[in-house]
Amino acid sequence: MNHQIKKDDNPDLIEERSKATFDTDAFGAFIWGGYNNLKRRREIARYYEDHKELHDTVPIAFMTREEKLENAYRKASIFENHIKKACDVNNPEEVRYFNWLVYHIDGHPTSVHSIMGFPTIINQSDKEQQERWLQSGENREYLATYAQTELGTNIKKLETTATYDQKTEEFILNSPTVTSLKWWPGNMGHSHNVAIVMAQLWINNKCYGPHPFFVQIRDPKTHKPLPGITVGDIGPKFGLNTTDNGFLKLDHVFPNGTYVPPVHDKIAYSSMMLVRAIITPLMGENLCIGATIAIRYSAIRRQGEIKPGDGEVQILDYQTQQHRLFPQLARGIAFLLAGRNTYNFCNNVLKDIKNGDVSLLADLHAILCGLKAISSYQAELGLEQCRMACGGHGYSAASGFPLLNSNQFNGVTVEGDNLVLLLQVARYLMKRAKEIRYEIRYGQQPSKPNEIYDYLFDDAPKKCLIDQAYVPNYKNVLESFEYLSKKLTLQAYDKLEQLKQRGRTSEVAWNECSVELCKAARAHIRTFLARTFINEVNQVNGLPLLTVLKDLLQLYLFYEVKECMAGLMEDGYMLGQQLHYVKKNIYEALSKIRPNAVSIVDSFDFTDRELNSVLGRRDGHVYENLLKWAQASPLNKHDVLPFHHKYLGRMMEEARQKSRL
Ligand SMILES: CC(C)(COP(=O)(O)OP(=O)(O)OC[C@H]1O[C@@H](n2cnc3c(N)ncnc32)[C@H](O)[C@@H]1OP(=O)(O)O)[C@@H](O)C(=O)NCCC(=O)NCCSC(=O)CCCCCCCCCCCCCCC(=O)O
Ligand SMILES: Cc1cc2nc3c(=O)[nH]c(=O)nc-3n(C[C@H](O)[C@H](O)[C@H](O)COP(=O)(O)OP(=O)(O)OC[C@H]3O[C@@H](n4cnc5c(N)ncnc54)[C@H](O)[C@@H]3O)c2cc1C
Repeated sequence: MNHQIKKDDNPDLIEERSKATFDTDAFGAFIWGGYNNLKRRREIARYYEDHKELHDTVPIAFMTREEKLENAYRKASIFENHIKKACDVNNPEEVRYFNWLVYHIDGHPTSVHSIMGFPTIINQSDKEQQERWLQSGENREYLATYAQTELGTNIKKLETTATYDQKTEEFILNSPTVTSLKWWPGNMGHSHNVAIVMAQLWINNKCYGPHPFFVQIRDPKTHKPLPGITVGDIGPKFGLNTTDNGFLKLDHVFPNGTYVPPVHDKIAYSSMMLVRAIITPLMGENLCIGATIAIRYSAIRRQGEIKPGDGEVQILDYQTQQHRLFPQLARGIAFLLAGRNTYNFCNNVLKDIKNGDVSLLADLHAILCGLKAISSYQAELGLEQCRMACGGHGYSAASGFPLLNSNQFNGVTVEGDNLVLLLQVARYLMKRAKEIRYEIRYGQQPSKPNEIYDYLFDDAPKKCLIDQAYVPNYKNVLESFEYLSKKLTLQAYDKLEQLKQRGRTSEVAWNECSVELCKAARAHIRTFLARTFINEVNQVNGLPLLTVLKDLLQLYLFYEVKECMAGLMEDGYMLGQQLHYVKKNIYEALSKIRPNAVSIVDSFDFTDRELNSVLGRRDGHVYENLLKWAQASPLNKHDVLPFHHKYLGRMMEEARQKSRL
């Protein structure tokens, strides 16, 4: 049953919705982690709808950058009062959802304080520092950005220095070169007044590596930059233009604070883990939003005929359209599920770390790097497919895609460039490979079993078992992914060792293997995503929901096999006939999903505010609202543009006069 049917909706959507073979609320509960969460999302969305002061005055596509910032500042100033009424402020998912509704996708002036600056203070300060900065940070008496990236350098080589002056017992923060300027930190340009500055710590002429420092950059009252601070906005960007990403130069600044050594030398990097954990489900959500817009639009858009004379069909009936859109739906769900799991894992490990237990830090780091890299990359490609699937209207800002996709672009870069992060996964895999080779040679067990990489130690079947069974066997597909991941991991490891034996340094050998190392990393993350999806579906009760989830899982798994078929076939593991079964499974899944497609996207329960798209409107009344949207354009405030006669009008008039001569 589809709970979204309303009698005044577009008839094509009513027809689609009436075909649902499952309960959309049961699906929604599966996606959002239970019925209660679904109910809370609806209550929070209702709260947002009822409070017009939280809405945008005009669509942000029509605003200048200054207007966007002022609009977001205005909302930020009333946000705290509202969030306490709308949400359980101790529930991060409720808080995130309310943020999303109020500010939507283009960033806002308190975001980096919420997701990076303040969490760094929570997780990386001692008791005394917490007493001083925790409550005030929570109350937003100050706003802290996270200033790590520099104009010209990577983390290990950061050039900003924090030198301990033994005489005054103070740290001196300095940007010694132009390349050491902090560049990019979110909200640093104008909104925030504190920066968590990552700087190389120097004590007695010895460097202790990058450490975070709490630096007041603007006067708490006047908001003017403090002495020694040069700060500003870096200018317009592809997306996130409601965020003032900034630059910062420190000229011998003496910040407040003391130095407390961490329990592990990579603890200073833990803030990045938290954001990587947020990014993966966010990528899933973005992709599901794109798929919702494109699938609803494809259900109301009619173009061309399949059977001549039968009339124009919904474009969703074309197999090519399904093949373009449904895999995005399946991937979006896979990212949401894996993201939810690893977010919980991340919070547990961060708690352990606070208690001095860092045993799971490396496992967590590797999986978060890999998921962030794969989910953001595939979501970016997938959203572009969704945009293209909407034809010309997909190119209009009214579709929502220009804002959605341009903001999506940051996903592959923020919190670490994707290739750099895949190489971190590979670094972790190479340690496992060493254990495997070591174990085989010396008959020892790997030090610590772990469900994320245990399969590497199993002897995966040498034979690919993908067949043409009527009910696809997901375990056989998973085993194929495991086989490929193990093969690529060991191949990369063996090549690295051979190069080193031939005299290459570790670093040069690493660079010469880096394309293959990234392939191994991708295969490992593919395996993780597939296993999580299968595990989650296996826990579902209730045949109607299970059936539609299995259709999506079938598509997800076989589409991924097709994506990595070269690796599976190059050594004869998978045969040509099996590839034929894979394709058959994909096409079969597309036609099983087709009648439920609109109901599946309805199940996400996205509000029109979240979709921000005339094409994806829940009621399907697209064409009349496209006209309304266009008429709201500031260009249409005047029948004749105020500068028309000064230029074009004059040009035409002069041309007319000339031709009359
Ligand atoms: C890790 C690096 C790639 C390399 O670091 P090194 O140079 O030290 O490398 P080595 O390879 O020598 O050593 C690695 C070593 O360290 C371990 N390690 C590394 N990182 C970690 C870690 N995080 N945790 C634990 N361990 C770690 C690793 O395992 C190795 O161990 P071994 O030696 O034992 O093998 C490093 O260079 C790196 O991390 N680079 C990436 C840089 C980066 O990520 N920068 C981030 C800057 S901040 C930023 O980008 C902020 C963006 C914010 C944008 C927000 C927009 C999107 C988010 C949306 C959220 C919406 C929610 C809104 C809600 C709201 O508004 O409220
Ligand atoms: C919207 C946005 C918001 C941001 N917010 C913040 C913030 O709040 N705080 C902050 O500190 N930073 C922030 N950043 C910076 C961001 O974290 C960095 O841009 C990101 O980590 C990539 O680093 P880089 O720009 O120095 O790229 P580079 O390191 O210069 O990478 C450029 C290219 O070189 C390749 N490359 C680099 N190193 C290697 C390597 N070791 N091996 C192989 N290939 C390599 C990469 O693949 C990449 O394609 C933000 C960036 C953006 C775009």
